[in-house]
Amino acid sequence: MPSATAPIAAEVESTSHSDQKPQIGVTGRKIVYDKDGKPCRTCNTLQDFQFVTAGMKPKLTSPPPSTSNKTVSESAIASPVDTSNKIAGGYAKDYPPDVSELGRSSWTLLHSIAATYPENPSTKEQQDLKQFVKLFGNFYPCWFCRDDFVKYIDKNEPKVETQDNFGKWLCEAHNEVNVKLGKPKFNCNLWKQRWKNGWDNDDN
Ligand SMILES: Cc1cc2nc3c(=O)[nH]c(=O)nc-3n(C[C@H](O)[C@H](O)[C@H](O)COP(=O)(O)OP(=O)(O)OC[C@H]3O[C@@H](n4cnc5c(N)ncnc54)[C@H](O)[C@@H]3O)c2cc1C
Repeated sequence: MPSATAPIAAEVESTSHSDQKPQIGVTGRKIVYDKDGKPCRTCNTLQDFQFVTAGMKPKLTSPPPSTSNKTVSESAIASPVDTSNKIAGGYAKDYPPDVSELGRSSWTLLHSIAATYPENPSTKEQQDLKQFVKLFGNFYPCWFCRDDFVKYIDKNEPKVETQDNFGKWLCEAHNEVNVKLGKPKFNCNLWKQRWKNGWDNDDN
């Protein structure tokens, strides 16, 4: 049984996948492929992406037999499999973002921009913000999210006359996606508590 989010991805017409490729992931969501037929990293959850790519390109879990006579230090240098979780500089081996991480980070950026946008912006600031939102939409990395967001902006011009106008417009745009994903709507009268003032502030 597909999860609540599955119908969203199921609406996507994938034009170039073959019948052999998995269509449903381990989360119950439909697997989204890029136009070139490869699984889309930023359109799927990490679990689904790993599920579908593991089937296409098995991961090596131990060094190949040809390295087995090498000393430990030789293997450490030559092995194609790096089992450590760190890279140089101590950074964790984090993965590129999946659809959820990308979404959370993007909404955080957008709502934070609303929270710091001037209460009474100049004409230039209004034009810049409108252009930013449009360009943001055009370059959003998940292509099927992008298609819907661009359509939404076309139909619902960003409201940029005041900070509160923009905060509420953005909240409604976010709610459009929430509804698409089967999530409850956020109360847009509370956008400043969530993204600007916090919940225990007299400014609310
Ligand atoms: C432009 C855009 C389009 C997207 N389209 C898709 C899509 O088509 N399919 C898909 O699967 N995912 C899409 N996403 C990702 C999706 O919206 C979520 O970010 C993702 O599912 C992770 O959800 P989450 O439950 O962590 O919370 P998120 O929806 O990321 O929200 C983060 C936090 O924002 C607050 N919040 C929630 N709703 C609102 C609101 N309306 N106004 C203000 N604050 C709010 C809540 O505190 C919530 O915890 C899109 C993201 C963006 C930025």
